[in-house]
Amino acid sequence: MPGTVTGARRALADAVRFVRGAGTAEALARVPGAPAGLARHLEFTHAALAVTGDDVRDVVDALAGLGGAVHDPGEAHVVRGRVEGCPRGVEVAVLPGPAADGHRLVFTATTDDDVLLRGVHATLLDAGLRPDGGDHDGDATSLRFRGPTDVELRLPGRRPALLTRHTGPPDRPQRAMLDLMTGAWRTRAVAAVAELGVADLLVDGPRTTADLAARTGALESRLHRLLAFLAALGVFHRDGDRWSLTDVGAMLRRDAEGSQRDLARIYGGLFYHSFTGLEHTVRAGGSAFEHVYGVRPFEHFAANPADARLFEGAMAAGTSFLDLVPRLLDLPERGTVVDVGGGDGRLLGAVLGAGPGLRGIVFDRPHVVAAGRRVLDELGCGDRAEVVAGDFFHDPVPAGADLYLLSRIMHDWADERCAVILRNVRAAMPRGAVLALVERPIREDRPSPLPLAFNVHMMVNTVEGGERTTEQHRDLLAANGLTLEDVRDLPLDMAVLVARATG
Ligand SMILES: C[S@@+](CC[C@H](N)C(=O)[O-])C[C@H]1O[C@@H](n2cnc3c(N)ncnc32)[C@H](O)[C@@H]1O
Repeated sequence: MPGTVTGARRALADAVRFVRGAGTAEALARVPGAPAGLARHLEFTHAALAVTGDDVRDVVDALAGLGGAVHDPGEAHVVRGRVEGCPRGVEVAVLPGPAADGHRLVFTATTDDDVLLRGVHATLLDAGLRPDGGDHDGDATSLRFRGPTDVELRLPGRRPALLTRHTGPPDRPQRAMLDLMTGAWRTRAVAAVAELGVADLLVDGPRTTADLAARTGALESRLHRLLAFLAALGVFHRDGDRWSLTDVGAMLRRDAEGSQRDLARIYGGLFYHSFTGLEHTVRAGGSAFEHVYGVRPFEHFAANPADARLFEGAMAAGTSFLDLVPRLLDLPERGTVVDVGGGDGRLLGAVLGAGPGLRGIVFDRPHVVAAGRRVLDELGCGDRAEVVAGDFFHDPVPAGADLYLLSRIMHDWADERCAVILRNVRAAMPRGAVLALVERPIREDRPSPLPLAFNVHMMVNTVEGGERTTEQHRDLLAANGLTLEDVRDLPLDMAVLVARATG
């Protein structure tokens, strides 16, 4: 095909070959998760693909060369052809710009029953396919889906309701973009009610705006606007002029289990402003925090005790999941656990609590070990725990333990620095010992914006930190004598990555 991109001829040949060999059942089998029973309502009619080119005649010739009989080169840029010796065909759109790779499978509904068609549509979504546009095509409706195999559903008749359900309302892109652009307003609104302490005032039940305004020293009409916005976002229940907490809003209570009040204040305050340096760090590197405030985060905290306390409170909000880690570790009945960079000892305390025959060591920098000692004593396992002051870049890590933990350490450092830590830990590990990383990996098998958001957060608020994909963790471990054996899920997209010393 002169004028077409390399690979277009191959894509066309692949589509023709597939169409020749596959009936409806085989085509459905190519859509992971789609039940075979869909064949009762669908017929695989053709494969559709797009190629880059200037002239449909090139495609007509190519199709003829592959044994296809063109039956409708009618439109300026679409060629429809039947594949010789089979009832199915191919449809080729010839586009001036870049074309998508591969072809999509087109299924035509064999029913026009609206209820059944809604069911077919819902079943394809349940199978994990994502809506990818659709339109009315003459007296038919076409719904496109993206997935491991791209699919198109052709339905008889014009079906505006199903089309809207599939593509969203007509203003969907503008609405979605507006939502993205005003995200900062939500961050600030949540931070403002956290600063005002509204959630604490609602612990004993609903209150009116006037009451809340009087107790927080706010202006009634303005507080009302703020609460109404947050009620629409699910933070408060509204009953006329009375407000109460939802389960989401309750997380802003000072005394809530895992309270997120300080997190709301720091994300809407100190780290809200550091995010104004995002474009700078993307263009020039370095930490956006340092660009905005003129000092690195930990220097800032050292010089500003109030912010340091806020940061500690915010970090505590993110530690409730640590209590769940022990049940994901195959704890031996007896032995020793070393938590490297173990901070205040909370994770080690949880592990020792779950393993009464175990002893443990927190290894962290000298200024942290006092807090570790105190917390381990408070957790009632101080007699089985030691705290050892040291630097995981320079000092030997306590050797000979059965289990090593590195919780939320890797994401603070660049690969080269992580390699130093891992080699140091590896050198301390006897044969058969296990290393468990606690991180928020970016999972390609389970897309979620949270690890990606934290990856950006780390870029803004640390000097060289960032989240890694599971593969990047695997490679980093492998390069330093450790084999990643398992990834075990924790809430909020955190995970325990279990590795063993290689060799
Ligand atoms: C993000 S905190 C994680 C604390 C704890 N592992 C957890 O998950 O809650 C990072 C920890 O690494 C420790 N750390 C930083 N640099 C260190 C170093 N050079 N040697 C030992 N520990 C270090 C810090 O003191 C801090 O406790």
